Amino acid sequence: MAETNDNEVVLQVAGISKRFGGLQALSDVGITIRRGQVYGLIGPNGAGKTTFFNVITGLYTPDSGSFALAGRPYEPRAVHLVAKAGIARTFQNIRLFAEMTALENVMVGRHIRTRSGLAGAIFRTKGFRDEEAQIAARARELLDYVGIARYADFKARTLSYGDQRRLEIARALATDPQLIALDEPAAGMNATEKVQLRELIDRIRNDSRTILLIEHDVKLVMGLCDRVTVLDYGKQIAEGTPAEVQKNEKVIEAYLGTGGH
Ligand SMILES: Nc1ncnc2c1ncn2[C@@H]1O[C@H](COP(=O)(O)OP(=O)(O)OP(=O)(O)O)[C@@H](O)[C@H]1O
Repeated sequence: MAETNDNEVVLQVAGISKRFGGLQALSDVGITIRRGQVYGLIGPNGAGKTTFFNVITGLYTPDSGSFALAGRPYEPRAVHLVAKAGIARTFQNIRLFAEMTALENVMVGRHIRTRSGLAGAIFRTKGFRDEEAQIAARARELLDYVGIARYADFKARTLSYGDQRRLEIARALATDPQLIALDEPAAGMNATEKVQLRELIDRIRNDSRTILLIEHDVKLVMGLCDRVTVLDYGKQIAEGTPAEVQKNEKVIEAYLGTGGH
């Protein structure tokens, strides 16, 4: 485990370009995220936010770009490799195992860090059983941490929308990631749920975690993020603190030009 240092770079990506047929979805985009930061990615519809996110998390292969996580180069060639490297993500459209309990959903996240493997699971060795008990205990702690411990034994699909998003975050935390990438975590939330989400993200940051966030709710981004990148038509038109970015002419124009969000 790398030493915790406020200035330590967790994620560094540079020169990312991605073309879909005739459309240049990303042109030479790069970001640097330091430990303990909440880093926001914003931009009007179609700006390339999801594409950028998908490239970083191994869902899309970029045409060019370099990637380093906690100082080590990583190749985002597949989602499971990115998860192993230490990036956990949530999805815009929640992707939980609907028929599994909340606890089981978090345990699945934890399994990428376990050692007994398939043989242990089939033969139910003592090592496997001990490990399962530890995983369950850790999963319960995480459910408590995100505020939904009381639903541990409920099927995921029976949880409210806001609680399902919390569950996704607990599952992401279960992998002990270097970076947690949240894809529009406030989407579909009501005002109360947004306030609670903000408190949760703040709490995660205060525990020295590092977060990358795509979010349409500009108010939430500006109130929460340490730094922000603004994309427009696949180009990075601004990077800086929320206060800097809000004053940037290109940003104002991009948002006003499309009617904003
Ligand atoms: N798989 C794909 N194939 C072809 N074009 C794509 C694909 N994914 C995205 N695009 C295009 O790339 C551009 C950027 O889309 P992207 O979804 O990354 O933007 P976004 O900023 O996330 O938008 P939104 O805010 O609407 O989610 C858009 O013009 C989109 O139509």
